Amino acid sequence: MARKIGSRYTANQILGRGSAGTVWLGEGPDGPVAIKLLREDLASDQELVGRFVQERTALLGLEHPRIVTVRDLVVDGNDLALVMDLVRGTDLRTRLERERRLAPEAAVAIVADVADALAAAHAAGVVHRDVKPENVLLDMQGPLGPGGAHPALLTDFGVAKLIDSPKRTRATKIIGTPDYLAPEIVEGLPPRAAVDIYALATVLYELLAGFTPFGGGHPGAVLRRHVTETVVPLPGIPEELWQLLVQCLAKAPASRLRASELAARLREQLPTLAGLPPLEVDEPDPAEEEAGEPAPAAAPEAEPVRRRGAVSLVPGARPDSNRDTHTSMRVPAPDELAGGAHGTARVPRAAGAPRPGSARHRAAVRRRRVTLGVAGVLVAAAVGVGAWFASADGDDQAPQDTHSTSAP
Ligand SMILES: Nc1ncnc2c1ncn2[C@@H]1O[C@H](COP(=O)(O)OP(=O)(O)OP(=O)(O)O)[C@@H](O)[C@H]1O
Repeated sequence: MARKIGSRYTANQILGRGSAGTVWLGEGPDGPVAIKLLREDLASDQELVGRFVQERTALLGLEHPRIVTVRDLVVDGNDLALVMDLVRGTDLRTRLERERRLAPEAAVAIVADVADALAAAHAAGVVHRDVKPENVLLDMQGPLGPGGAHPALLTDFGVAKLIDSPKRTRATKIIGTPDYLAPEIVEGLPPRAAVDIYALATVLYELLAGFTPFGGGHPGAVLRRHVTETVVPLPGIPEELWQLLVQCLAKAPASRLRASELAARLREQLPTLAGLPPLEVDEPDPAEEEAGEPAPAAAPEAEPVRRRGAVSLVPGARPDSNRDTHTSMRVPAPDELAGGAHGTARVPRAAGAPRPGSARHRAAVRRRRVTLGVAGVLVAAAVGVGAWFASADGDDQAPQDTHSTSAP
């Protein structure tokens, strides 16, 4: 059902819903537009409305071919809306869900586009703070680029900042999507441009692997992994691309590349990635993630464990959103973070390799024991030494140990 938004726009049809509101296909004086109508509780928050008006210039001023331009801000009665360019296509989350993993060339081409968008925003002093596949739109009407990728545009600029008002989040709470949060945010530092680079590198990893490097399990555990664990290599990833990912997922913000450098380095690699199929990586077993998870410090007892979610890390920290892609939580204390160095990150396995703990894995371990045992008996018989027992035991533990990724 059509409805008027302010005096100039009509919202005709819902395109999708997010945590901050609903996006409509609409019509304005200059043609079709996308209208993001903020949730009622946000629209009735006077402080937020004030910030909305205050940020008007910054939001409207961001123009770049890889940024979804905000054309207008409407404050009208109970309505608070952002009027944006309409992108005819889909969002990257939808594409990823459809394909599970993208070929490296397409993944890198898309991420290079987003890096261009970030370079322009950072040059204008704007940090996005919520880079994730949901906020990357693929323009299906644009020309096909490397790997058959449509042009990618970054959207939702400034929205995280608008909603993250002091009243809503207080100084000690975190707003964002846990899988993509840079370690310095978890540690309570103010978000600077490097947080977007970390989030974008997480997106690149996810496009290649089909899952994020530190996600899985309770949001509190996810936050802890960002701070304490190092990323585990993806089987079969070209070395140069891996090095780039590692650099942009560095714990220290200063070690990460700047957006313009990242875009250039990604594009340099495109020719060598041409024609490569998606990596053969198996999704880690969710049961395994939950099983290996240390109980999050001070987690509320009745809180359900969800893969991504608006779950508070501590009692009393209520989520600001009713959709499950954001988390509002208290900044964990240093001792809570220190408890996380248990190596609980999801470990990529080459496709077909058995999951640790699975029947296939246990059978493989038994086979190896038998083989080692037989070999050991032969060695012991030959040289009269029984030390092989120790090495056989050590080998048994190798699958877990080689993957535990604790870091200071
Ligand atoms: N400018 C646009 N043109 C076309 N479709 C859009 C546009 N902006 C958003 N959409 C669509 O509307 C849907 C909802 O977008 P929205 O930004 O509200 O949510 P989100 O990014 O998925 O979640 P969140 O608000 O939690 O970050 C998306 O699935 C997207 O495909």
